[in-house]
Amino acid sequence: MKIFYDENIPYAKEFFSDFGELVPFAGRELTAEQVKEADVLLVRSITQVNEQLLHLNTTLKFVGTATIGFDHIDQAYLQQRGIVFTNAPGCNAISVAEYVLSALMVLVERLNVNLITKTVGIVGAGNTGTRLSEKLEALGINYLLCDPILKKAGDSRKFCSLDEIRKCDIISLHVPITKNNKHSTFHMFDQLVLAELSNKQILINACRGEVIDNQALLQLKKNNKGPHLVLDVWENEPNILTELIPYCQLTTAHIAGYSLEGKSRGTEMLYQALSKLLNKPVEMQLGKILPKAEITCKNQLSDNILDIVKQRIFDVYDVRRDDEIFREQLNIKSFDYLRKNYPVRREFSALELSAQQCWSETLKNLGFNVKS
Ligand SMILES: NC(=O)c1ccc[n+]([C@@H]2O[C@H](COP(=O)([O-])OP(=O)(O)OC[C@H]3O[C@@H](n4cnc5c(N)ncnc54)[C@H](O)[C@@H]3O)[C@@H](O)[C@H]2O)c1
Ligand SMILES: O=C(O)[C@H](O)[C@H](O)COP(=O)(O)O
Repeated sequence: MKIFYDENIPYAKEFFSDFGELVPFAGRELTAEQVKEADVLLVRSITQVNEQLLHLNTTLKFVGTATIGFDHIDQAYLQQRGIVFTNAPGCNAISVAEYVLSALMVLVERLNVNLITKTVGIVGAGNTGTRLSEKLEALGINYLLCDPILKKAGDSRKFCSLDEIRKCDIISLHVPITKNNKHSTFHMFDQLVLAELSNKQILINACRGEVIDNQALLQLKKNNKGPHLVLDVWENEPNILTELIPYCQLTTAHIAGYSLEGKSRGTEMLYQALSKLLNKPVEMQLGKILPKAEITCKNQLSDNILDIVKQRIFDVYDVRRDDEIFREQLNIKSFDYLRKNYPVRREFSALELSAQQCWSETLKNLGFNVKS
């Protein structure tokens, strides 16, 4: 069996060697000729999987993307060919939620904001939106959820409209990119919507770049208007609108979901799905492969709970590191290079803390590994 896998899929060898011959490829460079003998194709979000790529192949049985997003997959075509498809729902939801939290902690300091008095509007209450809401709840920060699809499906949580979200102090986007349906998200934040946001609000996009009209955003910022921006994702990646970068408070190369755990969980989920398809026992576990984290805790300088939480969050993940790399290196290295060579980042759960202090419960609820 020939298993073609994107070279950016972590632990592919560990998980898939027993299934057959492994053939790595560069995500944006895979051709129909190369993939014509594949039995299994494992991708990330930068490979377009469609008839154009697969028309020479007659052997493919399984396509897996080690990501939640599947806008790069022509599912109808795969179905028509009888090829089993799976994505990796939730694999990186914690990673994105921790990215957002780290960004909020930076902006609290920089803009002198009292988070406890603010409301966060979460658009999309799926895996990531939910993880984020849980972390905000742990901190006692007010939030609103907008997800008309889940509301209609009978989700018992309280939902609000997008109009209400637009009035929130902080808006965080966690929807898939969709076009031509009732709940399309393409340019959900277009010129008209953006123009109504104030320069006191914060807009965070860590889902798909095309949810915000980037050109409209740039025009607004050039006129000294519009919200504070945290942008992890961009229209037209990897050829992004670099003029927007100086107008962002924090800006990164689509790495919100790139914790080691987040990326590797995607691999593990594909391994589980392929094992099921081939009736093989699930013997490998990510927990046994992941290295022990090396995280140094800085001394906490205050007894204020939010200050302590902020310090522990920065100990594990300070988004300013990625923001600096992006601003300094994007002129020299490509967008894809920065993603491919992303430094190791761990999730809060990788930091073991003792449960002696009164704020331990809060840290535990945020996802830190608190031992009693
Ligand atoms: N930056 C990154 O590294 C990164 C990482 C993970 C996911 N993502 C992106 O973020 C998206 C969300 O991730 P997720 O794991 O939460 O996915 P998910 O599928 O679990 O949740 C998405 C939610 O959005 C809702 N939704 C769809 N259209 C909507 C609309 N018009 N208004 C409000 N809600 C709507 C859906 O009902 C669903 O509940 C993914 O599709 C992916 O594109 C980016
Ligand atoms: O959809 C997802 O899961 C995320 O956007 C993910 O971080 C994409 O990463 P990539 O496949 O581009 O490496």
